Amino acid sequence: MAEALATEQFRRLPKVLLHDHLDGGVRPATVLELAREQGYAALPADDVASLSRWFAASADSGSLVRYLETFTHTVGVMQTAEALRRTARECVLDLAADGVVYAEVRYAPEQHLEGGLGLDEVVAAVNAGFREGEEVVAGGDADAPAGPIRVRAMLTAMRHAARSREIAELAVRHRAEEVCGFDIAGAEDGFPPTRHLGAFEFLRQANAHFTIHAGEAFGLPSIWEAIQWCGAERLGHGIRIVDDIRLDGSPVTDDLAGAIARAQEDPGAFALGDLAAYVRDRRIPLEMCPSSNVQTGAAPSIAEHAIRLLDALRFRVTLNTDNRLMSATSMTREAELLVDQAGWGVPELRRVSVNAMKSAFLPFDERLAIIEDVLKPAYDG
Ligand SMILES: O=c1[nH]cnc2c1ncn2[C@H]1C[C@H](O)[C@@H](CO)O1
Ligand SMILES: [Zn+2]
Repeated sequence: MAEALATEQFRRLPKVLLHDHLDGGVRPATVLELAREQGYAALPADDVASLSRWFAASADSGSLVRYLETFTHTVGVMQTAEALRRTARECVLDLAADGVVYAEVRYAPEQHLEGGLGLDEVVAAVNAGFREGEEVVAGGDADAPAGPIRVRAMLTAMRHAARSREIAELAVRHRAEEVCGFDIAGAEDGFPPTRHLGAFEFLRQANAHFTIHAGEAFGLPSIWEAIQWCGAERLGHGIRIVDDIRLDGSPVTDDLAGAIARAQEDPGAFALGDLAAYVRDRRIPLEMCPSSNVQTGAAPSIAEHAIRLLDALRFRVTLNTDNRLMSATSMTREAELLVDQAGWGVPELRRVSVNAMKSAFLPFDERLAIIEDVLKPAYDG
């Protein structure tokens, strides 16, 4: 049974976030201010409350492609070094206030060149913003949220475009700084990960880390390609791995609620296909994003979200926000939703936090230190 925890207690629990988009987490007030400063006239609303509502409602379409259209307006105002630096700094402050102790925040540098910046300048501006945010939090002055927090950047290439090799090289060039890895994102159906094999081969040969958005809007073939052709270390979402799990001879997707209930008592009753077994056996981390999945139609509801089934079957599940602006969410809210609507409690929240820290693209000794010195004392103390 879930313990009754107030929002404030969830907020204080140290949380680890592996999947959060910089351009999906801009403060609505900042979008408005940047638009005014820059003369960006295309915003669909002109006050904070209406703009927040517009993002959440427009992203609620049941389609990933339509969900992605809302990013036009955040990306539209993130075309200068100052705007990138500001949004990165505010991102760190917002995550620290949310109780996040370690985060990997991704964005696509190729989408921020319209104001004349080069790719390296985009990365430098975001890195500077992350550093500033970390320093403000560490400084602990009166306005600073509780901390400390560490934030790393992940560089994303857009899967419909053709710049992935260049972005992979950019990620490697900046890995001594804040950049911890690489990803591909954007519309999944019609744009398989194997279109970007050259980038992944380059990264593997450079001993660099990468994850791939796969198994969100497309099923098992996408996950299979991401892992077995491209060599992804983690899966962005990966929720469709449930298509490869059966209960009493039937696909679990026929009755997710029934499967979730059964998994708590009888995990041995489930049969994993070869791919699902590989993902679980190899402990491949799943970067799961419940609210985002409900919005894009990848999951029917929070109560029937496959995160419950996959966690009960001991896949390496992690809990993430994806896009805090479009989903009007936070790590605290995602945790609270799972407790209120899916029967989760502190043991599950502890497990996803430790799983995430084990799966982070940070050196082993640093991961271990956060698990031992920050996570375990807070959850076990
Ligand atoms: O959930 C998602 N799936 C695929 N692509 C996404 C998702 N959320 C954000 N993106 C895209 C839109 C952003 O502009 C881009 C880089 O952050 O990544
Ligand atoms: Zn995402």
